[in-house]
Amino acid sequence: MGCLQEEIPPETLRFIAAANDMLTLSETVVLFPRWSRGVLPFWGRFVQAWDDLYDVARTLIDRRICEIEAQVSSGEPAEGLYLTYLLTSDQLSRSEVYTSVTELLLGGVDTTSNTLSWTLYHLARDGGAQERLHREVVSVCPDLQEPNSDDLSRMPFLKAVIKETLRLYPVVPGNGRFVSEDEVVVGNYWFPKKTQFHLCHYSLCHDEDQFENAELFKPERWLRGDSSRSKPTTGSYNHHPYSFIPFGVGVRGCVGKRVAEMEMFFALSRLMQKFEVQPEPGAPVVEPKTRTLLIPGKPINLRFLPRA
Ligand code: HEM
Repeated sequence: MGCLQEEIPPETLRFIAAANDMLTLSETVVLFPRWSRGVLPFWGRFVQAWDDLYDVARTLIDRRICEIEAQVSSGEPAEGLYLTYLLTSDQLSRSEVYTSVTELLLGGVDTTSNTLSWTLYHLARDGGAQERLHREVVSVCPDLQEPNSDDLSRMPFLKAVIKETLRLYPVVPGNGRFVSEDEVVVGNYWFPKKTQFHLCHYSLCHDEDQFENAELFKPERWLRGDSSRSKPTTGSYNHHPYSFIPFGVGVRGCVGKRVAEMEMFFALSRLMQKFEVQPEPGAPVVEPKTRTLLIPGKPINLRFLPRA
């Protein structure tokens, strides 16, 4: 979408602004009943934000449709990736493709970017962890060699750093499930049919019973057999499997999980190859806040010093 160009395209900026408006207003609109839609002004802005998101996605897709049509009319097969597949397989209607791509773009904007911001925030303040990560990356990919997925699978500390960031700041801080058909017993509690459950990732991930020194950034807690783990038999590696599910689980789990992981592993390893990251002088402590997603409460400002 051109975010890495010198000048970010206006449509992309419109998408980012609309995502911000929509996520900010979501917290308010869920509190108000349907009848208030014609009366309260923020509903208009909320709907406008969704319209903008949809519109930008539709413009991108329509552009791709023109390219595909040009390919086909010149006798070439329509070649491309996921979007081309969606458009040419006839399994979804055009409006379903628009909606699906709007959701995917939305899912991809704030999730990985906020997680990477927090990762860099901590690495900039923890020289030991940054040095360890840098050593791992350059030992697997020397001479600025671009990492591929095989290389990434040989970087356990890189994965541990991202996991630890998602534990401290699960960007999707909660997950809902509406259990409509069955009564459920959880622990010793009985819940009737039609109960709305809410799982708070944030509280689970910060639970001292599950993660020792839960408030500390300790990527090594995710490494099996690491000597720096303080409690080898009961450390956080042995936490309850459902106390850390930042991408959710099951059929409605995050569809972007693998894409997100690869994108973050790749971006972080490239950054580590090229830069040392430091906090800006006098940088404040940054606490998280919720804006539907969990995001930094203040801007995270960093210095990127080129590595020799
Ligand atoms: C750090 C990155 C990300 C995290 C932590 C994350 C987390 C989540 C979580 C917790 C859910 C709800 C899962 C559930 O209810 O069990 C979800 C759903 C979803 N995510 Fe992600 N996500 C991330 C990145 C992405 C990316 C990059 C995309 C798109 C490429 C994406 C697309 C989606 C979509 C479309 C859903 C809805 C799935 C459905 O309802 O069936 N996510 N994500």
